[in-house]
Amino acid sequence: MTDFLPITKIPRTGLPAHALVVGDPDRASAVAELLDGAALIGQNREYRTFAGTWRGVPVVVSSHGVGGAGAVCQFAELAEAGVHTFVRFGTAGALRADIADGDLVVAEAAVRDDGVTQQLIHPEFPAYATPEAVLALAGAAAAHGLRAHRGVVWTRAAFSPMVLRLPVADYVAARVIAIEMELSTLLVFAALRGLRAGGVLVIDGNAAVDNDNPTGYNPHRQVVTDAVAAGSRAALDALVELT
Ligand SMILES: O=P(O)(O)O[C@H]1O[C@H](CO)[C@@H](O)[C@H]1O
Ligand SMILES: O=c1cc[nH]c(=O)[nH]1
Repeated sequence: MTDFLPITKIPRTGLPAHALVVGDPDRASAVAELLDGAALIGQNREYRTFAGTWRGVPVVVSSHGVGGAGAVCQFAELAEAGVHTFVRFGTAGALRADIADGDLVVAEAAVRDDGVTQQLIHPEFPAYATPEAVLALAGAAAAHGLRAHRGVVWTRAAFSPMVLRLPVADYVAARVIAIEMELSTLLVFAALRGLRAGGVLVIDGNAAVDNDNPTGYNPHRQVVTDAVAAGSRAALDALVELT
């Protein structure tokens, strides 16, 4: 039997119990640079994984790519290798006019429009964040002086609308505050396995506006880069608060 897990190529056992998971492999590398003693422990496909310490606590930082179907492969292998607490540090589009680019959103729960978890458990099952993770993330954002909003996030499998439009108006009316692509899969996966999970997202545009102008999406702006840099430290602080 190989010593490595097949999809992420991380070691089969012995990983730190706390993991920051991100969509972008380059974001994983950037966060790893903040850690002490970071080492690359796995690289395959979109999955890039490091282990190191933050404030003396061993942590994993790992990328899961875009979309819940690929991400859940990473969540499962990290859990198999020893992770029991997950924080997703991602990006999202705002669904409220007062949530600005560069703000953070701390998810309390997520709408399961992910196209994946319906194959894991009945659709009535909730996607909820571990309450301690919500409080730790909100507290860390405040401690870092970052503007953060708490609420429900919409996880949607298809990034771009086609013949079917995004039902933005319904979720705005339901007070959902942001849209992204993987969080509900993480929350349901963790709940089904008895693990802890939460998520904090950097806002990189307004999805309610961009629904009529999908080409308006541009996360490659300084306001987003700066917020990702600041938010990654807050997310790591929250993660180690959960030890
Ligand atoms: O920045 P990440 O973590 O990848 O998150 C968001 O960005 C990607 C879309 O560009 C999707 O993965 C979405 O969830
Ligand atoms: O899924 C996503 C991620 C970031 N921004 C968006 O508008 N949508």
